[in-house]
Amino acid sequence: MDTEVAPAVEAVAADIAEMEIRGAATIADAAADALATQATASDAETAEQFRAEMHAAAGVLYDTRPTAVSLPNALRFVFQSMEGTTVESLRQSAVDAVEQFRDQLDRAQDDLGEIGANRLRDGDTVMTHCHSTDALACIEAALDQGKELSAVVKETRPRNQGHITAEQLREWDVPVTLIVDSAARRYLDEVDHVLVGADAVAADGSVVNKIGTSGLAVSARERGVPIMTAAQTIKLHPGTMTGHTVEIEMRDEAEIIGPAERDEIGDIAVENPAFDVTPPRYMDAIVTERGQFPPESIVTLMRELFGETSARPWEDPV
Ligand SMILES: O=P(O)(O)OC[C@H]1O[C@H](OP(=O)(O)O)[C@H](O)[C@@H]1O
Repeated sequence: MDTEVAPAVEAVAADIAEMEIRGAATIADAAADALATQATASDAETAEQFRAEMHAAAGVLYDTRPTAVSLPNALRFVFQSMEGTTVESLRQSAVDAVEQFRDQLDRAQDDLGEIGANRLRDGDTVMTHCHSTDALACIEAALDQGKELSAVVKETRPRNQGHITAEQLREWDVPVTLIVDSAARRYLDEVDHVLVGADAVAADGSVVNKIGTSGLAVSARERGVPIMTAAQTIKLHPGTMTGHTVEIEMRDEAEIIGPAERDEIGDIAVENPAFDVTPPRYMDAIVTERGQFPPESIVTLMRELFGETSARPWEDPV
């Protein structure tokens, strides 16, 4: 059977893999949109062929990056809503599902922002790690509430995504101090909150986020500074309810060390994990669009939202 994936879908997948498109929520949005593109572009003649093409497209998108669970959750949402026995009905239901998913994504981030903002007080200084649109939504909502904030922004090696956060905060007129990652503990005495995002949240309340988050959380706890994770419910990892673990993406060593430097140093091993796991006892709160949760109780929300699910929805029998 011809399982043609639209070139535009392949292009989105390549952009996700190369991190031209990055950030868990943005990846979910782009993946859902790519499924709509596939549905629209398909010239399948039978319902079976249409489904096969959609599944192939989902597989290409899924294989890009392993950690951000928002990606398979986005694919799952579309497949669970796709219904019909003709190509046209399947196509229409897929396109409608994508539109609904993207609307929900925007709304969830706004609602989450309002809730996270309530934890921030006028005059607070917030320390950030990496670039998270969910975390920034909390700051934006606090600013909209009329609170004045300042920020200490960790550069977040190796890709320096803290620079994106710094730029956004400057656009919002938030005074920013940029620091190297290893300076974080020194500056914790000057901050009122640590605010991070998440790529996945496990059933036990562990937070999987950009490498360096767990060390930051331990230091924050030691300094008595509250730390919260801003994570829409699409970051909740259903597979962890049935014992699966979250795969940590290992990225190219070239992000850390160039070929010339490497030659000079000689024969060494270089490892570049993109994410780490913060145990629930080091996190004060997980803020979702459904409210704020102590990490240990997030599983109740996961059961309510996911019930019985499989890890790879497009491989379900259709
Ligand atoms: O969904 P939002 O909150 O935007 O981002 C969530 C997380 O996604 C990013 O991963 P990467 O930069 O794609 O490796 C960061 O780890 C960030 O905290």
